[in-house]
Amino acid sequence: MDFRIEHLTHRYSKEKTALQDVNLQLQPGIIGLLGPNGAGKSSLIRILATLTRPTEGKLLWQGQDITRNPQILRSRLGYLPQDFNAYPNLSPLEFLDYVSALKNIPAAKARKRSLELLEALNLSSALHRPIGDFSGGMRQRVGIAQALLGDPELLILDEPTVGLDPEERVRFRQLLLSLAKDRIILISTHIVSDLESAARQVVLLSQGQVVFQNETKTLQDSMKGKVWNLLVSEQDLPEVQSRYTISASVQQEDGVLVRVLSQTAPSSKAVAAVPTLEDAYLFYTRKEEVPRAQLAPRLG
Ligand SMILES: Nc1ncnc2c1ncn2[C@@H]1O[C@H](COP(=O)(O)OP(=O)(O)OP(=O)(O)O)[C@@H](O)[C@H]1O
Repeated sequence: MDFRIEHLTHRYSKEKTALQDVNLQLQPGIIGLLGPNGAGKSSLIRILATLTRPTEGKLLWQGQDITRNPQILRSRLGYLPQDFNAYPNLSPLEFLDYVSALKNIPAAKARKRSLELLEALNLSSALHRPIGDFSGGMRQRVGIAQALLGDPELLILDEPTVGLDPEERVRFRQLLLSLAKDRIILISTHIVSDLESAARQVVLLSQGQVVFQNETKTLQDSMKGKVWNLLVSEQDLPEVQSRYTISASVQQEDGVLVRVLSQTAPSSKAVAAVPTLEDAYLFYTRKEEVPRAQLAPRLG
């Protein structure tokens, strides 16, 4: 199973280029798609889900160009859009029956799979209730279930954990991990920690371009020596915040312990920390840092 994206460019108008020469090679496993607002994630996802035709470039599914013939991929695709909305009058079981029919899944097989999926997504107690009465998290879980119908080889999920509580997130992650062995699962998310233990690979988009595509561990390792813990006084905090990208801060009795992302130690008092995926994400999409020479002497 192999999905290659070659020289993909997408323009909404002459002035608005959403994606610029994107090249990716996607293989089975969970791949996280990260990027700040407006980076081009949804545009990319809609193109990969064959809903939008790119301005330029090739999408090669098992070597075949799906920009010319999207049907090749559609029958193998499961897709959860960012704004998923099911018919409110239908129960989850009725809705999954309907999606199964659209996907040409034989009725007997479809019902069995729908029940399995609704069970895995903790919706067994609400099989016959109208989706219109569901909480946001429950609706999102119906969306995840419909994407998984038909055993897709390519699963594309746009912000799947929005609205899920922490317990539901853990369940969802386990479900994805159990499915990831023999399919490509592309997840776009703002919640970086959702990917930390699950995603094998990370694609980082910024301003329509791929800033990074590699193993999650490689991305994290690339941050070694760039994450620092520094205790600062309340008085110095605004200056540190204005000069550096801060990935976390904790109030302490003797000041504020900040987690600074910087190529070099922000101060002789800074202590190197173990990088997380969130640190890497913030570092590669950060604003430029102010040269150290310009720092106030008391921080040095
Ligand atoms: N239909 C459209 N017409 C014109 N410009 C668009 C359209 N859709 C998106 N854009 C622009 O293209 C760029 C990429 O948008 P896109 O929605 O793909 O980003 P994103 O990374 O998904 O952002 P978010 O996380 O906010 O959803 C943005 O500058 C956006 O304003």
